Amino acid sequence: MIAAAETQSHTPSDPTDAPLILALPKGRILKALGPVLERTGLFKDGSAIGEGTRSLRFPTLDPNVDVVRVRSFDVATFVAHGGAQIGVCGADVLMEFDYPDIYAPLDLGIGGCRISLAQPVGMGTHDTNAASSHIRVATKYPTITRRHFAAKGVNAEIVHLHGAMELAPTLDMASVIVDLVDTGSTLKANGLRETDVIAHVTSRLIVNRVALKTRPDAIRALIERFRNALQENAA
Ligand SMILES: Nc1ncnc2c1ncn2[C@@H]1O[C@H](COP(=O)(O)OP(=O)(O)OP(=O)(O)O)[C@@H](O)[C@H]1O
Ligand SMILES: O=P(O)(O)OC[C@H]1O[C@H](OP(=O)(O)OP(=O)(O)O)[C@H](O)[C@@H]1O
Repeated sequence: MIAAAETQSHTPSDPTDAPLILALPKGRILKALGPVLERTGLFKDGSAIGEGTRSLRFPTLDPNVDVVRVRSFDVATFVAHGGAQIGVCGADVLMEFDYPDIYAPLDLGIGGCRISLAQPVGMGTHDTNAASSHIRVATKYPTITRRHFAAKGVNAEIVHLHGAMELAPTLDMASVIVDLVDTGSTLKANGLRETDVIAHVTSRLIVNRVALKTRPDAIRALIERFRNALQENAA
């Protein structure tokens, strides 16, 4: 664990003295990110950020960086809209929102999983290439799903859920689902099988492009701290 943060010097090119805002997701990414955050020198106990409080914004060991703790699906939106200058989220979230104002300079190599198509075990493989031109799909990822099926010439009717989409086929709400898969145990426990991997996912460090132009030194220094923390991790 790192006891004290290095002090990040403000340079004349920084137009503001306000701390940079780093948006971090709660949940499984934060858990995996904890050791990396400790090596950046920003926190003593990175995975415990915000525990035991209802506050959502926290100082770090660096007076020039504050953290906001938000839902993982919202991190990209906080960064794209400039509420936070920098953040961490899964590539699945980046793909879904596809914000042009976001630059993703670093693959953090955590939160590994895939976004996949799955269907009930007993059902024959769906011919999404030709015969069926319409399919009903339950998912938390409407944009990724529509794009995936459109590329095959299939019109996907989306049943937009925020969790437990594995239930949708057995409850006759959709014939297939698009969701995250890691070990495959959730699919198996719900009588589904993975039929197509749409994309592999890891967590990324993301940056607001405008902020990178207006506060280049502070942001580049923070990116470097994450890069070095990852290299220490690998060593
Ligand atoms: N089973 C998994 N294995 C590895 N990484 C995963 C897995 N499921 C999700 N992830 C990654 O972690 C991110 C957050 O997932 P998590 O389940 O912690 O949040 P959530 O509760 O679903 O999201 P939110 O906080 O927006 O409601 C996902 O966007 C993805 O990048
Ligand atoms: O292949 P597996 O290892 O079983 O992981 C896949 C599960 O993980 C995620 O859910 P999560 O645990 O985040 O629950 P939630 O969607 O209810 O938040 C995802 O939505 C799947 O349900």
